[in-house]
Amino acid sequence: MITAGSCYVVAEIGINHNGDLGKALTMIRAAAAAGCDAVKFQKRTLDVVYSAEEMARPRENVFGPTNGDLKRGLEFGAEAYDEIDALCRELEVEWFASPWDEASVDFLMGYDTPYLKVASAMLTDRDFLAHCAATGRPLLVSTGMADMPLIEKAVAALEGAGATIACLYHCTSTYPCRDEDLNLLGITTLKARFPHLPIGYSGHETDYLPSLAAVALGALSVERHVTLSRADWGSDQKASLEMAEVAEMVDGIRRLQTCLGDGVIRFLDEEKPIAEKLRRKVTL
Ligand SMILES: C=C(OP(=O)(O)O)C(=O)O
Repeated sequence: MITAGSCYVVAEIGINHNGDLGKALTMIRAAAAAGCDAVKFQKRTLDVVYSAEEMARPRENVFGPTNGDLKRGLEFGAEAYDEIDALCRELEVEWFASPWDEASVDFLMGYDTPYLKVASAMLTDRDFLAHCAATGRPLLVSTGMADMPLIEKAVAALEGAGATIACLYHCTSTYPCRDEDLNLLGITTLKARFPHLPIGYSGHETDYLPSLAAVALGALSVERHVTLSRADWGSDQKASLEMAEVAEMVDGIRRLQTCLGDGVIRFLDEEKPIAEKLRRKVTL
């Protein structure tokens, strides 16, 4: 769960499993071993999300000659999600997904997951936002490809429809994202503008330093694309962290949170002998 105490780290497997359930299960195990709190997938109803023309477009790929072959090859159905659900329960790692259409929302509601994720791409679809809100499931909402007025409208639409926003993620939707486009101080801006909402960070850069900085700025959740190898084929692989890096990032986040403390200025018991040794006069 997303709380002030500990950063909720989400390993976004997304479509980096390349349609291979065995690979997805290996990725879940690796993400759990790395200390992630949750793994995440993406769910699409292909004939709703893509037009017939987009599906028929020639695009040579491992599954066949068209874009549709690729999209079908990457999509998991109920049998695969049943296995994902079972493994996550066994490993005690949470899982959820971003639905990209209403039917996928309904599909995901068949599983007892803690959240639905609203991807940046879905932020402008009022009916979709209302459909997510109507589920009653807490929502994690990303804000890539949006300026503040759009984010304000989306938050108002969601809250007006009764949604619980469990986290609002600062995000830049470029893959991989350049340092100069990250604008991490946007986290500070979102915290000030939406003081009632937990603010997080969904990143697409090639390393994890910006994710640590996001936590230092107060991000209560970090979502990062993960992969078994950045050299794998697929559009998101290059904007992903490999599993050893995920483990380093999680260790870094945990340590950083310990270092950040609670902000209360104290005179520690451990400092007292030092004060006795170093302070010449106590006349205040
Ligand atoms: C694309 C997604 O997320 P984001 O907008 O945070 O990158 C997603 O969750 O599917």
